[in-house]
Amino acid sequence: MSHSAEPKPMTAHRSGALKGDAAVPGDKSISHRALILGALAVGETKITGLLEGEDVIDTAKAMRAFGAKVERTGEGAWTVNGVGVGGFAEPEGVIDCGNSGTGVRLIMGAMATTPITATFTGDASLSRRPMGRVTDPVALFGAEISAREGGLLPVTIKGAVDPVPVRYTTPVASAQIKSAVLFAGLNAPGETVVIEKEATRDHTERMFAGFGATIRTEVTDEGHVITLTGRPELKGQTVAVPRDPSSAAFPVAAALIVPGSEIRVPGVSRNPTRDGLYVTLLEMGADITFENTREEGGEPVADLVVRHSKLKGVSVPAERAASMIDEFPILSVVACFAEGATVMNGVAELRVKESDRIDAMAVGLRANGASVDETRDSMTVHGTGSLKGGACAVTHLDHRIAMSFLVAGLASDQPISVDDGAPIMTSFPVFLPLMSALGAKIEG
Ligand SMILES: O=C(O)C1=C[C@@H](OP(=O)(O)O)[C@@H](O)[C@H](O)C1
Ligand SMILES: C=C(OP(=O)(O)O)C(=O)O
Repeated sequence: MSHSAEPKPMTAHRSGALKGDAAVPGDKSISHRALILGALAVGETKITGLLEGEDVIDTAKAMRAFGAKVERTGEGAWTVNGVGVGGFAEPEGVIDCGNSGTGVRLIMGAMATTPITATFTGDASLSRRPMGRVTDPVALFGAEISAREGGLLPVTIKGAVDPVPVRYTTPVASAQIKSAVLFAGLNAPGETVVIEKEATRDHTERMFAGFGATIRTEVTDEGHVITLTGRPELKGQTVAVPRDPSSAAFPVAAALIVPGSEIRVPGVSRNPTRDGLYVTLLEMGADITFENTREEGGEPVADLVVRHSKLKGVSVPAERAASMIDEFPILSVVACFAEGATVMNGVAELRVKESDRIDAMAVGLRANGASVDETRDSMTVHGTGSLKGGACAVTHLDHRIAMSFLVAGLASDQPISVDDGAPIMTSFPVFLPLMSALGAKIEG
């Protein structure tokens, strides 16, 4: 949806101590999966805490186009009446997934083993991102694919008439690839196996089990081996979506770098496959306490209390990258306010997100006075404990780049602007009011 929005310049100014509660919205990964699984289940799925960002709304629309009944009943409260595994109807129009890699890749998987044809498109950012990583494995099930040169959107998938199960090793650490294969495997008879060398976020596995599928993960010499039994009858469920740790990262980072701050971030998912930023911040010396740790909606959650901290640079190991893949832009901002070098290893995947995030952060941080080195798969920020600011960062239709530079501007000497904050609506629609309520000076 953000592809049609007008650019929205925004500016962040040095702010006084941030105080209060930051109740961030529901987890984006879990919200997409709840809608798609609800659409593939028999009966009613009731979702609370759904992220009402543009990415997830586009997935809700897509599920309607495939025949599910999807209704909003209140703030974050949605019901889905599904069509059952294999029951997707052929959509009449093109499926526009807007800015969302997760949406388009998971839905392509979910329809690829049903004998219908669908065409997928997206905004200028999504249209530059690689889709072959998902269309290659779904073709193994028997689907026929056509794509623009280079495996780019628009992609048309003619779903397999007689799908066969697949055994697939993911070539890069990606929960979207793993999940696309597992969604396709739902309507293939027999066992579909996905092998990943490094673990990635496991929301798909948890939620498949919660909806009644038989799925197991074993750790072997090959890595994480996930085995799904095809053609389950999925039953509608009640899903309480926990708050998104990737969104929480922005107020958390702001509190760490703005002197005198102390904030509380309630009910954030602490799923270990999503926890890498928090592990890293603690190593840097961050004053974060995790209170009231409990289980909600099948996910571990905690209330975070975060205070302004004196930080030091650290080296983030490549093995941790998948568990914080969306948090490197904001970590690179925090790293400017730490003393010494922060080295981020094994982060080549950042180059194929909504933007080339290594390049976008390096260029914008340098313009604002930071010293940043990059290689193909690493980024190093030489922190000095402060940032000059004063420049405008180009966000390239990337919500996380926009929010990262606005947080940087709250603690830099001079204000920091972004050319376009409109993409923030894809994942964190209440970013501006939430940050303002804490005392952040952001205009736009
Ligand atoms: O599965 C998911 O919900 C996601 C997986 C990650 O992408 P990759 O699978 O491309 O690493 C992440 O960047 C994205 O924001 C959400
Ligand atoms: C990479 C992201 O999302 P997606 O791949 O779903 O567009 C993100 O939210 O940072």
